[in-house]
Amino acid sequence: MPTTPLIAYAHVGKTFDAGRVVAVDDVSLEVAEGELLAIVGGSGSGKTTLLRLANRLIEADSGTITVEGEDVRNVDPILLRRRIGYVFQSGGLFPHLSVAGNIGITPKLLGTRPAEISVRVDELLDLVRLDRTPYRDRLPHELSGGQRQRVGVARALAARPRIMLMDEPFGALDPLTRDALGDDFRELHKKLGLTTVMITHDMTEAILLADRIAIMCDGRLLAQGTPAELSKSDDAYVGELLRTPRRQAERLSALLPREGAA
Ligand SMILES: Nc1ncnc2c1ncn2[C@@H]1O[C@H](COP(=O)(O)OP(=O)(O)OP(=O)(O)O)[C@@H](O)[C@H]1O
Repeated sequence: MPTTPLIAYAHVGKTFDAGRVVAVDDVSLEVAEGELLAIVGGSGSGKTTLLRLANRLIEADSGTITVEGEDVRNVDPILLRRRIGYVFQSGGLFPHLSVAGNIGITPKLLGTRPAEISVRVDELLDLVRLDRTPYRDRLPHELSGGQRQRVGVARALAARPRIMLMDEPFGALDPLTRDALGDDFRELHKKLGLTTVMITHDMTEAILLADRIAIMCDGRLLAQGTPAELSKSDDAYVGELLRTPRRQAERLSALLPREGAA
């Protein structure tokens, strides 16, 4: 297991509304190179704030965040965001741009020649497993939710980032699409050697996809570890989060005979 932290939070804090809302409270967390870390926690627990502090969409009030060894305060936010892919919950696609236009927007802003952008768009469509011919020229509203998320992932990868931040990327999808996209992303993460931080509400998804899970509660990092490590935690909230996947796994294995079994 690689050990170099690619992202490191040290005693990070963030409040809103003149200090009345504590969104992130003294969080220290490291994400190793090549790791897929899931952040799990209830609504309002600080997950999105924590994620956005890493690419300076939100600025920390206290503590230090380093990305690839550099304090993010010393990096131009635009340059920082080019090094970090970001996938929004709803895809966040530009509605008036085609699939190719959306995926090629970052290379275009970087001054890449149109012919090169076109090749890169095709490469990225292949990578996220969307057929070029029917989808290249479609507008976002002509795609299914799953296809939109695939385009969102392709767009985030366009500048060849080493790091991906994903805010509930598969949250709004039906379970089968969600499962397929999750598996595909896990493969991409490995193939491209990415380091990924992914927010999810769903502990089952976190267990199935992530190497490690960080659990947020009221702005604080309550626990972190591999699914096996977390399952040994005696914290009541961690136990509660693990109860549903555990119960589902037991019920499913009792109800579904194994494939190939009589
Ligand atoms: N721009 C803002 N102004 C004021 N309060 C904010 C702002 N952004 C977030 N907050 C508050 O900070 C807290 C943490 O919000 P955050 O969006 O990080 O939580 P979350 O865990 O991602 O929630 P969800 O799962 O519902 O998206 C919440 O109480 C939220 O209302």
